Amino acid sequence: MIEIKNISKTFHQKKQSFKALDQISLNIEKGDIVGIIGFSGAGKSTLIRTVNLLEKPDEGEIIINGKDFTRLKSRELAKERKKIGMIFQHFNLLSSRTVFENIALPLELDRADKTAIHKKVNELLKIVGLEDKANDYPKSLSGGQKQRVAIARALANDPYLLLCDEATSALDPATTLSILQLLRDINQRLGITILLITHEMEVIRTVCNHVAVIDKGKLITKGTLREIISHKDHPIIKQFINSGVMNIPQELNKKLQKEPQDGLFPLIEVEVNEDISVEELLSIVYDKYKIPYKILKADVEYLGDANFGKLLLQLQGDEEENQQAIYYLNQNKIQNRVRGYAQ
Ligand SMILES: Nc1ncnc2c1ncn2[C@@H]1O[C@H](COP(=O)(O)OP(=O)(O)OP(=O)(O)O)[C@@H](O)[C@H]1O
Repeated sequence: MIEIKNISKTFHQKKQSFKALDQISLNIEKGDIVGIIGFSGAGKSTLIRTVNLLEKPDEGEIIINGKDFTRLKSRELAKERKKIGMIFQHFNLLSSRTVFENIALPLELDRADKTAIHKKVNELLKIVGLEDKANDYPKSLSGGQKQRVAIARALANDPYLLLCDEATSALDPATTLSILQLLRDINQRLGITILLITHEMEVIRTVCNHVAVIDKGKLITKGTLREIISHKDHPIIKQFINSGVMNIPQELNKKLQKEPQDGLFPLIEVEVNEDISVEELLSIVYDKYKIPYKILKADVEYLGDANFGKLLLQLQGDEEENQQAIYYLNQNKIQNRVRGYAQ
């Protein structure tokens, strides 16, 4: 339905030029929720902005429903663009307008009549759960509510595609989840295809059925999360999978010693993946080496029968047993790191 074909874009600034997109091709099917990930500066925003021609590519084609957007005359492009909604990290609401008036804006620009605007805005307020905020101004809303207004406004012209540029990056985890649920609901109920940029694994895991990874303006890979994870040797994918920093619980962190000492037990962070499951790891520790342990933290994703992520364990055997178990992990190339020692 959306074919991004060999798109390239170079920015020229003074005497310097920078190739932000380099021959990117990507197909997006109707009803997909596709997440684009990559390091900062990889070209994610530029790519998403080429889809509705906010950024005109130097070469390549953007074919949507059979039309090449790069060849449309400006009037026709403006008409087509109305059917593509867009939301941003910082919401971009008009502070002088109420929630109702912000949502009504695209309809007013389209010269819809008052009754139609009322009907549509009230429907949209219901979809995003803000019926009681219609007359409030953006400054009195929370970040999540502002993003709901922005989503409602983006839906005003009944788009078939919604572009989301870091739409949840300014929100706390609970609000992020509620916005993601709203996006999924919109996707399922209204059949809107969604293309989103994110830095967060959680966003991909919660809503996306496909992921595209870009680096230095090039598409590295595209597929389901499971397929992407199988390319885990690629530095971006590796970093992304392990993006959650394993914080040691505060109480324990205060007491943590760098060097081993009598009466202290090692805290080890162990990577689990398709080669070693959580269950196998715990069986090595407990059944093979008979070491009691505590799971201090687990950050594990299950994808089918494979698991990916990290466990933070405290081995509570005697010193020699603990060392043997760690030696076994190292010998068997099970990635681990001793983070310190504590009681
Ligand atoms: N209008 C512009 N003029 C000049 N350079 C630009 C312009 N827009 C983007 N760039 C450059 O193109 C590169 C890609 O930018 P882009 O915003 O697409 O990256 P990104 O992957 O979205 O990054 P981030 O995650 O930090 O938002 C960057 O090096 C950026 O500085």
